[in-house]
Amino acid sequence: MNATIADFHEAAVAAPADLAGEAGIPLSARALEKHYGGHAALDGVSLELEPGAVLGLIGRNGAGKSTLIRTLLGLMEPDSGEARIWGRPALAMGDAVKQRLGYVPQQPEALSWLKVADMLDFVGRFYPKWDAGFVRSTLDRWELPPNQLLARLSPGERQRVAIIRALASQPELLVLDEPGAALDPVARRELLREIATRAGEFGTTVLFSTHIVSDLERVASHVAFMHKGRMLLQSELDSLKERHLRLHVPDGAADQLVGRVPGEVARRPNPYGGLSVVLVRGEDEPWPALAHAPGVRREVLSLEDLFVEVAG
Ligand SMILES: Nc1ncnc2c1ncn2[C@@H]1O[C@H](COP(=O)(O)OP(=O)(O)OP(=O)(O)O)[C@@H](O)[C@H]1O
Repeated sequence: MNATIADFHEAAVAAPADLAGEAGIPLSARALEKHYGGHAALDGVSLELEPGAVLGLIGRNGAGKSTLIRTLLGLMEPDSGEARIWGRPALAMGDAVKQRLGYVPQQPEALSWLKVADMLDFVGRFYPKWDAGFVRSTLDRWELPPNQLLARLSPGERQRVAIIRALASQPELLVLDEPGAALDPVARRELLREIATRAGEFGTTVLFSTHIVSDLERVASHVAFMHKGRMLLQSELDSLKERHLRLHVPDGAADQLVGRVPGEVARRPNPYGGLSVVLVRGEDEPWPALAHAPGVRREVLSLEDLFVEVAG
């Protein structure tokens, strides 16, 4: 399985060629490496987030999503490689860039000795486009107590306050690290709706990490799969489905299947006999002959199936 994942990686991930010339690109990274002891949390990760895109970053626990997000935002220095925000080094981000950026960390803890409304008032002073009306109405709509100390809120409530904080600054770029993790299903739905509105009506560029494939399918225009510190693929969501296929190869035909099929990502025996083979193809490339062979059944993969195939 490892070998096929590595091949997949080579085929599917193209590094941005020239980061320095990409002033219009909200986030980009080239060949990021980050190690903890001997363990690679980021292993040559490249990424590019286009203006107006909603990129869902998906990966299992420990895949490296938070490390990537923190490195992209200049909150963590990589061992090598480089991250840029609107074409400038992320590690040297100035206040003007920070004002265009909203970030919701996985476990928001900042300023937790303040009351909800006081923290939001205080932070709002640093943002020229701060929307105090949105803060008031959303605190009310999400039933958050303005006079409660942040430290006394539940993790989910604290996360919702952090989301309000990020959205109220009307950022051009919104980055959320597992925003759904501590939220109940209703709150998650509301957040997804808000992300979709921001992206659709205001052209906000969004990067969010998640384990929840259905959340990603609801709002993302693009998807990036991380696995064990590597970026397995980055793609538009629509074309991702068109470019992957699972073939069910019956027993007789499976016996003759020697060697790798072009574009093969994964192969496993079917419980009821024969093999299932997952293929990826390049844009506008034809499927290999096996896909048209007699008795071979073709199945379009859901995003969840694909995630399980490449990261399972
Ligand atoms: N400060 C640290 N010290 C040592 N190892 C770390 C540290 N931070 C992260 N790691 C390791 O790096 C890897 C990537 O962690 P990271 O938090 O980026 O993953 P993740 O995809 O965000 O996981 P999750 O979905 O569980 O939040 C994991 O194996 C983790 O144990």
